[in-house]
Amino acid sequence: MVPRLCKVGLFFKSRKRFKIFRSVSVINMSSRTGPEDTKKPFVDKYFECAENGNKEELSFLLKSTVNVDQRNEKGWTALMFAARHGQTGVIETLLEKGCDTNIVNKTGQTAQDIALFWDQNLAAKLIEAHMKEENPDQQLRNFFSLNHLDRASEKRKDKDWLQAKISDETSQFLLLSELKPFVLPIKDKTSKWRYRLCWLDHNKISSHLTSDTVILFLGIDHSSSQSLFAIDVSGKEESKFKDLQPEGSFMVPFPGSLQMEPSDAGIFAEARSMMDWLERYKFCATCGSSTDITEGGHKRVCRNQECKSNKGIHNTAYPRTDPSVIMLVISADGKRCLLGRKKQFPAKMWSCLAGFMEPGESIEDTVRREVEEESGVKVGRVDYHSSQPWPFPASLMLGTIAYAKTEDIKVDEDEMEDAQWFRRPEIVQMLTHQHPQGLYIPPEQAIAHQIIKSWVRNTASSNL
Ligand SMILES: NC(=O)C1=CN([C@@H]2O[C@H](COP(=O)(O)OP(=O)(O)OC[C@H]3O[C@@H](n4cnc5c(N)ncnc54)[C@H](O)[C@@H]3O)[C@@H](O)[C@H]2O)C=CC1
Ligand SMILES: [Mg+2]
Ligand SMILES: [Mg+2]
Ligand SMILES: [Mg+2]
Ligand SMILES: [Zn+2]
Repeated sequence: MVPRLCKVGLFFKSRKRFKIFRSVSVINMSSRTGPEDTKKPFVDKYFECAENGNKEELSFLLKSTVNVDQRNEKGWTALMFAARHGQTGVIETLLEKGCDTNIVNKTGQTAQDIALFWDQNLAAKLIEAHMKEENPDQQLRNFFSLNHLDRASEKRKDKDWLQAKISDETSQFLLLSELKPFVLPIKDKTSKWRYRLCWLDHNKISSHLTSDTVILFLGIDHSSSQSLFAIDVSGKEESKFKDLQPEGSFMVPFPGSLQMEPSDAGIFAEARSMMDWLERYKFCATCGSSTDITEGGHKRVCRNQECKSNKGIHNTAYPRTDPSVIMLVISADGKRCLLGRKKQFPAKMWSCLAGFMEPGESIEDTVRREVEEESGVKVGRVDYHSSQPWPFPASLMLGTIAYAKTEDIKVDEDEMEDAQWFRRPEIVQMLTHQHPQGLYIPPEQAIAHQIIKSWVRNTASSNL
């Protein structure tokens, strides 16, 4: 969507920003000495290079001091400055360096919005082409859903194939101990992610395999043609696995997995939810007998031949996913949105309302029921936004935007600490960590963040 902002207004804002920014940086250099302040002249220079098209100096700054997605106090990134001024060479460099094209500034615009608004069509096309290359379907893919593996479900029933792949020297294994994945630190300081999954080949793990080790087939990585498995090593001394990979460690999944390289986080989501199901659903839900794991870990079969679960299709034999809705409720005047605080939330964090679906309920009705239960607000229309697997233990978040018909709030005190309407400018402060009281919303890895950001972005032109 192209924001319909007043161009002159934005232009003056932008010029003013530069004047203020530069004069502040001079004061900073002489009067303060914190690490951020010593970096500031370089950051200023970085933005200046983006604006002026100075690719060489910008590349040098990126190598030595500056983070590619560095923002200024108005939330602008170098990509935004380059987009504003149509600096296509700089845009190419920044895209090559892996800059994030989805960042919004404090008025809710992405770099592409800015390029379109200023008629920098070549710049807009470049950014769009890059976004299409990264995401050909042009669909928001939330964190934990970027699992690139082919799950190859047709192979799961082929016991010989699975057995051959388990002992194949090219196959790779992920260890999970008490649902904690074995990970390696990411050493590249310019990466915004801290961990990646540690894959081990059959030779390394074979001595840890016993007849009752749970082995889960995750899928095939088509780029390497490798088959990937997860194995449960719970109950074994975790420090022993250091011998296999001295830099490896078992990571506490929450919040650690939010810092995992996104594609690995998607594989982890599959592995964790599945392993949790395999561990917790050992007995048949229909007759209570023991079950056997089949189909590479994707099914449990009751040992009791007479059991109803062995006749026809029974969902008790398959892994669970609990659909939940999560919604940003917009006020009838379109100017505010409703956020809540669950009792367990960290101080000052506010988020979308959310709740589990009940059997026989539509997504829309679940949204209406949960919003009314938790806040007393009545909702009319509900639009789908995007979804997110949430592997704690196995939720599927169905993200929506919901339109309120009433305003009065009555908080469900059993579940919620508070629920309040927030105006857009305050939401922008919370989104960009600039709120005067330090209020904030969940990080970008949570679908709640993405839904809130969409609303801020889609209302960038409406002067709310
Ligand atoms: N990814 C994200 O941005 C966010 C994800 N969430 C997740 O959404 C899910 C649902 O949100 P809540 O507000 O907790 O739901 P909720 O509003 O339905 O309340 C939770 C209560 O519902 C009951 N319940 C009903 N079905 C359940 C099931 N299948 N599993 C567990 N409890 C069930 C339990 O009594 C539980 O205490 C949770 O898994 C939560 O972790 C919540 C907020 C943000
Ligand atoms: Mg809830
Ligand atoms: Mg609820
Ligand atoms: Mg509920
Ligand atoms: Zn049974």
